[in-house]
Amino acid sequence: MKFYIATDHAGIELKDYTVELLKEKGHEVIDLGPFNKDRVDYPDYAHKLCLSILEDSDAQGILICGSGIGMSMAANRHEGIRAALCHDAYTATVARGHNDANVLCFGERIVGKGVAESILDAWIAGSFEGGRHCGRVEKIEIN
Ligand SMILES: O=C(CO)[C@H](O)[C@H](O)[C@H](O)COP(=O)(O)O
Repeated sequence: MKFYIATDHAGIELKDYTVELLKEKGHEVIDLGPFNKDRVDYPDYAHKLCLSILEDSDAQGILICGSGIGMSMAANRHEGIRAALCHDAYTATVARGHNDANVLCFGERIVGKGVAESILDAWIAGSFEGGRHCGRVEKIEIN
């Protein structure tokens, strides 16, 4: 799979870990930064990543911040982006299977490396189930 990934200062260690983990698992990863721990504003990176996903719709996005909340709020302002804040493998599985999520959000101050890996594995293994979920996902967009 192809992933774009970005963070703010609060998620940079888990971002760097995630980049290496995904590459080890054979995935393509485009790291949109930041590349040091200077304090930055999460919406700037959320918007940057979402524009990349909307232009490269076969790719998936990963956004990390302290809690994952700010990133998911900012990402979900984009029409066509379905960002899911995930805390475990179950939320990642339903985000993909039921919600056809295209951006995964999680928080470095919430999940450790082991849980992050289980979230990523569930996300990668998951796929949209369609069926009864199709109309619901279409109704998410209000424009
Ligand atoms: O948006 C957030 C909270 O919902 C993110 O977790 C940010 O990373 C967090 O607010 C950053 O906090 P800091 O005290 O400025 O490091």
